[in-house]
Amino acid sequence: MTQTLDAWRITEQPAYQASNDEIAYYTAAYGARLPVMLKGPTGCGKTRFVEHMAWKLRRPLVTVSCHEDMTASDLVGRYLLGPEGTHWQDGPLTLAVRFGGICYLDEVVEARQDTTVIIHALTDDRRILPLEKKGELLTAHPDFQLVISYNPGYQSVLKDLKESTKQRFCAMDFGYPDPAVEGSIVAAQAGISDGLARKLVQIAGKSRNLRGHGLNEGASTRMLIHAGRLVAEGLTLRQACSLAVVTPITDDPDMRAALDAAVDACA
Ligand SMILES: Nc1ncnc2c1ncn2[C@@H]1O[C@H](COP(=O)(O)OP(=O)(O)OP(=O)(O)O)[C@@H](O)[C@H]1O
Repeated sequence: MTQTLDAWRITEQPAYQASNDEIAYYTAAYGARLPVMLKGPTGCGKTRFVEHMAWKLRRPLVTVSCHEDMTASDLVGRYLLGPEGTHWQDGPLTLAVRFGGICYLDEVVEARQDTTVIIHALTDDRRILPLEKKGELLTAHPDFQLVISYNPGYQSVLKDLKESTKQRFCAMDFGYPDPAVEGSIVAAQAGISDGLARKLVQIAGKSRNLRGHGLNEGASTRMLIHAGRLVAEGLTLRQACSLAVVTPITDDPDMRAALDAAVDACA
C-alpha cells in the first residue's frame, strides 16, 4: 500500500490569535529548517499554533501524542504481516521525514529517553533518520521540520529532556494570552458575548494566582472555552465553571470553595 501525507494536510485555516511575534519567529525557524520546542502550560494554544503555522506554510502536519509506553517503532515504523507476507509500514515520524511534513511530538518528555534519542540525528546538521530494522538511512526531505512541546511546570529531575536533546532546538515560550486577547479568543470560540468572556478570563486569572498554592496549574484557555460553551447551552456561569473548571482542576474541598468564591465574585 502506498503511503502519503495527504491525510495530514490542513485545508481550513485554524483560528489563531497571536500574542507576540510568534508567527515571525516560527516562520524564520521553519525557513532555516531548525527544529522548534514550544514551552508552556497545558491548554494555552501550542497545538493550535502549530496547526495554524502548518496551514500557513502549506505543509502537512503529523501530530503524535507521546506517552511512556511509546516505542521507537511507534514513531519510526515496523514490519507488518499481511496476506502477501511481511511489508514495511512507515511510522508517523518517518512519513513526515520522507515526504516533507512538519512532525509535532506533543509532550515529548512523556516518551522514554531511548525513544527520544532517535530524533537526535534528525535535529542536527545530518538530518537523517536511521531505520535500523529496515536497513535504511533516510535523509530528511528538504521541507521536513520537527516540533516538540514541553510543559516546564511538570518536569522533575527524573523526567526531563536530556541536555543534548534540548540544545538541538530553538525554543519559544507560550503562556496564557493577555486578558484582552484571551477574552476575544474565548468569545469567538465559545460563541459568547465579550462581557461574559471577560468574566471567565478574570476567573482564570484568580485560579492562576493559586498555582503553587494548592493548584498545580490554573484554568487554561481551553477550560474557559468549555465553560463558555456550557453557558451558551443554558447553564449559569456558576454551573458552567463548576463543570468545566472547578471540578476538573482540583479534588480539594477548600480549594474548590476558594474557586467557587472567585466565580461568585466575578458573576
Ligand atoms: N492564541 C489562540 N488563538 C486561538 N485559539 C486559541 C489560542 N490559544 C488557545 N486557543 C484555544 O484553546 C484550545 C487549547 O489550545 P491547544 O490545544 O493548542 O493547547 P496546548 O497548549 O497544545 O495544550 P496541551 O499541552 O494540553 O496539548 C484550542 O483548541 C483553541 O480553541
